[in-house]
Amino acid sequence: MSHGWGYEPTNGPDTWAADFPIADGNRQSPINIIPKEAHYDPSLKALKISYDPSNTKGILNNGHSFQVDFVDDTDSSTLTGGPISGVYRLRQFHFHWGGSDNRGSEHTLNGIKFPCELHLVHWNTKYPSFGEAAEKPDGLAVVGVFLKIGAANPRLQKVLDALDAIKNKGKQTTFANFDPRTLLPGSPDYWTYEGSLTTPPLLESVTWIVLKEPISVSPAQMAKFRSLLFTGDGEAPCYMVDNYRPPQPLKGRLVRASFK
Ligand SMILES: CCc1c(F)c(F)c(S(N)(=O)=O)c(F)c1F
Ligand SMILES: [Zn+2]
Repeated sequence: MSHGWGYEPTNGPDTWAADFPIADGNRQSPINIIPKEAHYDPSLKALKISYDPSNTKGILNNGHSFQVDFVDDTDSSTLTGGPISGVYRLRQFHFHWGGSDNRGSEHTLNGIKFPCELHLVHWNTKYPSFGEAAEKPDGLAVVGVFLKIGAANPRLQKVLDALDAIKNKGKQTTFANFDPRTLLPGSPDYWTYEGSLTTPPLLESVTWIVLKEPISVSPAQMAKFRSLLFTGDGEAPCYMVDNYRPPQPLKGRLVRASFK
């Protein structure tokens, strides 16, 4: 692929298998979650999330989304419990969103798309680095949170206020002392399944933990997401919207629920 993967008709999700054949693999993400077909597993533990805001490193427009990066050289921001064993360190969080409020999330619920989805990416400290972990079947754990249209979310606003400084691909700016826990809903209930990165290289290394309760986002806040550009400074501008992969075949996988 000459011009790199993206979300346009010429380089979007339907073209990724050419350069990343695992796109047609047996544990691809995202998926459509059908709550009635999920299996309640009483052995699933509560998620234990402990983040240190001082680990916040910065915010970057990576040309596909924007991400908030964290210092991950110690166990100060971690995910444990839930469906995972051991200690996973927070690496970054990012979002996927649509060009209008009827689409944007990667996971869907009974076929319903949300306008936006938050992903908090963690890696298994049994491996020496994020890069190594990303290549292992139990290497990553991503917590997914749906955003639904409602009242403005003041905690989200702190992140959105930084976007003016990273409008173009490759731009980054300082972003400090942010606690991603403030973006999580009140309910601890989740679905979990074995899947993959939802962007190339689509590695099948992710234990997905999708929270049942959405958080709110206002229409004005969604417009902020949509003000970013896929394109670099000096290129013909293309708004960063519809940066989501559609649901992939379940291929016999079990989706477990932490709640009845
Ligand atoms: C390679 C960095 C990276 C991503 F770019 C990404 F999109 C995701 S995702 N959407 O599956 O949460 C990751 F988990 C991840 F680690
Ligand atoms: Zn993602």
